[in-house]
Amino acid sequence: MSHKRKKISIIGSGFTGSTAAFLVAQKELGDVVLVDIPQAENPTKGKALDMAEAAPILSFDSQVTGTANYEDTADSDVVIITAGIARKPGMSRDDLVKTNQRVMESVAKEVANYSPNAILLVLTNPVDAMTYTVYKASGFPKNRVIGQSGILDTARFRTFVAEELNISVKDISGFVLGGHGDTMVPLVRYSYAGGVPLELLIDKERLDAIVRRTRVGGGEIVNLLGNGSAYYAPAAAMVEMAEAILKDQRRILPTIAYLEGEYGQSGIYLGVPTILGAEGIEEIIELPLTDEEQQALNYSADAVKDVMQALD
Ligand SMILES: NC(=O)C1=CN([C@@H]2O[C@H](COP(=O)(O)OP(=O)(O)OC[C@H]3O[C@@H](n4cnc5c(N)ncnc54)[C@H](O)[C@@H]3O)[C@@H](O)[C@H]2O)C=CC1
Ligand SMILES: O=C([O-])CC(=O)C(=O)O
Repeated sequence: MSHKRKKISIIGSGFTGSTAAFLVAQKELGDVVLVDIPQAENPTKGKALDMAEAAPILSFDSQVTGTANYEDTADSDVVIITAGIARKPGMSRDDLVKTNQRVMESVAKEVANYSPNAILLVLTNPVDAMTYTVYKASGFPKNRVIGQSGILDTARFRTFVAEELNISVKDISGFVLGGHGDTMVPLVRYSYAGGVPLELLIDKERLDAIVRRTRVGGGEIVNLLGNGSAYYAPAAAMVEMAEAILKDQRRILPTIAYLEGEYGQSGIYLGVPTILGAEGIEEIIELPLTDEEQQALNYSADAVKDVMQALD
């Protein structure tokens, strides 16, 4: 009997990439190949070896290798793209667009060449526009190119709600839609604590404050770190998506999907509720929105389109 082990390549061995690699290995989702540019080959190999040496202690069987050679990524099932630059205090995610567009184009071509059947998960910012760039440059179908924003933004919302109510984060659910920027749309009306609508548990003023903090949650971490952006929660979000795909879980998760008429939007990647399984995005779920929610989503989509204008 032969079982092919799953293979997950992670492009970019910086903060988010290496953290995701360690989580993937610990969860034994498959073997991990960590890739960076030739100038960073030794540190990348060093991080991979360090993780491999944790395997006997943590008792995981996943192999972890580091490389600057895309040949080593051949036939990956899932490729997590975190390559590029991150913002520093005073910058917006949109300031990264020019540099990261070039990185996405070269990465997408290499990945598509060696793993033509892979599902690509994009983290690099500005992530809505960068997911679009990877979609175009890879030539892959839309269901196999997916961006990450909503799981992280929702996790931040859930964290703040759990703190407010002094209730386990496990029992808090939410939905954050739209672009991964300050215009994101936390849908309070679809958010619950143990099945009870949040609006019944938290007064409007406090909920509004939680929504405001969620919108700038990335910036809060950037200001605290001083020299980069968040990586533990972003990596955990990428790994949740990878797991849903690798195990064909058909989870309902907010992801960045290519829209062709859904939510009144076409030709852009935007955060919406999706079903994630073995085929990648298997379905986009269209929630009924109030006029106010739809307007907020349109406003957020316009912000993404503005960033896309800067693409070459
Ligand atoms: N969508 C989201 O929710 C989030 C997005 N991000 C974004 O993810 C990206 C990565 O963040 P970090 O890991 O913290 O940055 P980092 O600077 O720690 O790591 C980036 C890595 O990419 C590598 N790299 C650059 N060009 C490359 C290329 N052509 N091929 C392969 N590797 C290349 C760099 O050498 C570096 O090791 C940033 O753009 C950041 O803004 C970060 C957190 C959340
Ligand atoms: O804020 C950033 O630049 C990184 C990011 O996207 C996040 O943490 O949400």
